[in-house]
Amino acid sequence: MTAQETAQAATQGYDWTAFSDREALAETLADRVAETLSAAIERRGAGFLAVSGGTTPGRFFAALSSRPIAWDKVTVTLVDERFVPPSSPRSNAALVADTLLRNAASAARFAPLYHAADSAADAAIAAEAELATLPWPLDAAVLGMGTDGHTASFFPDADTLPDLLDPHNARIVLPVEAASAGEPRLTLSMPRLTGAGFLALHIEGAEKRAVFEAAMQAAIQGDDRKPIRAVIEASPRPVNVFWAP
Ligand SMILES: O=C(O)[C@H](O)[C@@H](O)[C@H](O)[C@H](O)COP(=O)(O)O
Repeated sequence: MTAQETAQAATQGYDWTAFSDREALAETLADRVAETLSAAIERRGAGFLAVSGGTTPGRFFAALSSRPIAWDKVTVTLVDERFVPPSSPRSNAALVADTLLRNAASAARFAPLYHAADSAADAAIAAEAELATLPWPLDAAVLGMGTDGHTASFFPDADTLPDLLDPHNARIVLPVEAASAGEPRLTLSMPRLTGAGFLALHIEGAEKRAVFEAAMQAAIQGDDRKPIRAVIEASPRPVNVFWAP
């Protein structure tokens, strides 16, 4: 068995799909998310999606924005957010407004994580008040991953990493302070993410593939695991990994 197959056999926590190019990945992931949201709307009258920021999702957002689903019954929120206002070039809310919530998807409701407050901790509490009213569980959540193995805002050097990786954390939104994060962050908690009906990890390039494989093959346990591995191991169903060169 190749190293890759052994890793999957060992964790059984993820399904790996490699695409020939990034456009093919974006179109397939957009189809899967759209189908998942439509099925949720059919089943319970609402669709609930969480997406990540960063530089990877652009093609996926563009493809998803045009999918002809009942977007007026969909709520979109963020997997994580920088503690900055929407006017900031670092804002994930601004990225989503500009690249996902247009075309057909402009009819969706957006629930932000950022709220003006004295601290990320206060903003997390304010965000929870709004998010608590949303139609949990998530029907779909799309994660990214950094080359340090972080996902969402679960940064390896976060002050509160054990809390962030806690699969039973009762919070919905958590503040994150991590030197490597650039600024304080707001993130959905582990159980809110792993509770998603369709949980995907969208990564691109050889370096991120190597980081993912190393994280999944490392013979370590506990909080020394890369955060992406902690998510895979906390998920009650296999995480759908979408990768393109
Ligand atoms: O706020 C963010 O930056 C994201 O939510 C974060 O978790 C992202 O998914 C990774 O950092 C990968 O970022 P890239 O796609 O830019 O590599």
